[in-house]
Amino acid sequence: MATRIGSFDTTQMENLYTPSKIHSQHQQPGSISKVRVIIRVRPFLPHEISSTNAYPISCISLLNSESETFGDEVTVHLQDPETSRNECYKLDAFFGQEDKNVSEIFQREVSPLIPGIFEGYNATVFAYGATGSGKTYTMQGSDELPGLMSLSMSNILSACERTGSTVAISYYEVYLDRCYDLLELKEQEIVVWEDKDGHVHLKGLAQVEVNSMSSFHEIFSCALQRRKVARTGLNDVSSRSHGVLVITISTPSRDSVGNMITGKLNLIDLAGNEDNRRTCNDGIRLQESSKINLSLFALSNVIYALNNGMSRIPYRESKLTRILQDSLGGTSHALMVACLNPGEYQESVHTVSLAARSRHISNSVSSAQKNTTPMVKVDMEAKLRAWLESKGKTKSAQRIAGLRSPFTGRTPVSVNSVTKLSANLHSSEAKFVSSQRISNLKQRVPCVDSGNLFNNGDYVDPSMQAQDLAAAETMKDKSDAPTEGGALESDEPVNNEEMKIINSLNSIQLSPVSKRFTGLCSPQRKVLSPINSNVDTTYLVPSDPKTPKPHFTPLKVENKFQGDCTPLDKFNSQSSNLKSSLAQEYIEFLNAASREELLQLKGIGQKMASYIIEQREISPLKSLNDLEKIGLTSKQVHNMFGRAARGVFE
Ligand SMILES: Nc1ncnc2c1ncn2[C@@H]1O[C@H](COP(=O)(O)OP(=O)(O)OP(=O)(O)O)[C@@H](O)[C@H]1O
Repeated sequence: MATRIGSFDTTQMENLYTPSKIHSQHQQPGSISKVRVIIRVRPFLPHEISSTNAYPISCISLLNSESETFGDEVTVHLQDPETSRNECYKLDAFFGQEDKNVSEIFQREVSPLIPGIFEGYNATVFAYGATGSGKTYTMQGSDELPGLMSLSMSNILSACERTGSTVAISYYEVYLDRCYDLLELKEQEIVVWEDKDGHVHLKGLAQVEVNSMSSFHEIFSCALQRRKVARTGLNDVSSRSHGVLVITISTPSRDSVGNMITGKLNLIDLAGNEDNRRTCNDGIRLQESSKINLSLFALSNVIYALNNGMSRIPYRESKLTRILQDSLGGTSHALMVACLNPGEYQESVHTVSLAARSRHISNSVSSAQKNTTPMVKVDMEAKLRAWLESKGKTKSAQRIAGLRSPFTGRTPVSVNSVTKLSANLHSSEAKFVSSQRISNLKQRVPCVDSGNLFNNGDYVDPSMQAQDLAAAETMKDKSDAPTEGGALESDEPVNNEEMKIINSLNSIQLSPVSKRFTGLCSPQRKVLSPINSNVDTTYLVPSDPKTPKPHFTPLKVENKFQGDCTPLDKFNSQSSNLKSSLAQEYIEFLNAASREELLQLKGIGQKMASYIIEQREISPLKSLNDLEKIGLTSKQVHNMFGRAARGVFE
């Protein structure tokens, strides 16, 4: 791995920007694009030459070199000089060790991808190979010879001058199967998540705008210092992580609305697989190595599954495969640069055989021009206000504005900030849950007496709890401050639809944990508890006085159905309360349960369980509607919940 990127003048690149006719297959909208796989053999290094008596012989050669015309496939021949074992593989192009720099690879293979990025397509270029095979040299380059990252950046900046586009970069590494931002130091790892369209996102990853090569060098060199490298038995400066540079180009579209077209180029310097009998790694180096090897094994499993038309592609086995998801069997153009050390037969066979299999993978490339809105948190408060206002219910809308978070005195807060707080509470809860999960899983009683559902003993109607809390909140507001538009007035009856939304707002404001703080525990919780009660709730009451607690006392209000109402009214009301309470319990369960527990619930299969786990890592589910955000139709949500609810009575 080279330690610094080369300094490279943008003007040198002008004549490289040649939208190529050669790879026209790369640029067809909505078309199938095979992963293109090229071989790059590095030269022997001085110490490799000096360690043998005669000049070492490369184990790699090109068979049909004379007949090679660009665009045709090539046949690569590998021969073990010691045993004479040999193998042949067909690939897309070959760059031999006499090529001292990577500019030819850039010109012929990478630059044709770039015009597509300006049109909203994504592309990924990744260097794959064993440790010491020249991946970092190829991607990152050196002072003297810029790598594909600098060359791409330079080319893109030149093109931006013509198109009026803007460029931003992100740079991160996957170290020990965790993602870390290299542009902005953060305490936490970057969370990888997938939206309902299957697009992978990295939450909170910094993006820095770049407008010249000098600013790129400044930013990138600084970030490179943070990337984990170390000396191993096989490479003096070996990458201990997979490094990913993302160049995002935003181009004004030609439509009248002024939309932007966004395309991304991912340039990935993978860590190399390592034979630890030869690296003599131990301690942390060994740990890094085993994670690197595991992630590359996961990569080979994904490639195997794609090649064999398997229904389940194991992208989730590692962070690396999740990041590459869109490039292998997804919607991105992809170029794999398989790097080889000419003196290593066995590892070259390993690299080339995987490379050869990768080129059968088809991506269905599509432009991101269509408005791809990333999953945004729904501001329920604003939604409700808008809905009420559209119905002419201004006072109710004002009332909603008056419903404030229990965590924040009088200052109105957005639902998002409350959600954040609740997410934090959830994450501490989740940590606890996972530590308790394994031991408690074994003790769990799998079924419950449905009679418990109607146990009137110490029944506290959960929907009434919500109303209690809203009332308590209002009382507090009233006592705290004069009514100022946002305060609750009670001259307009709240209808069922409004109440449902108010309840859902309350369910957002009160996370499961915060409810536990208040000591409220419904019988429904008990009913479902054999499934999710792997946590002794007493443990969850924080002893730390600094832990935020809601500063209100739940009030008991009179049940409005206790007056003149028919038994049918009562039954209907209780049923609807029961339904909303069960839905809330169900959501809480989805947020806290382990995969095994999720699978025990009717209507949840492997795929759904994975979706739910992914989603709640980003933001805990707050209502059944949130399930629609992960790609379920409302009918599916209805059926899933319906099955679970029926399961309670079976
Ligand atoms: N074309 C080349 N010309 C001269 N030296 C090269 C060339 N390609 C690679 N090297 C040298 O080979 C050595 C190993 O290269 P590099 O660090 O890029 O390997 P790597 O595949 O990234 O290894 P790792 O996976 O361990 O990080 C470095 O010293 C590098 O400078």
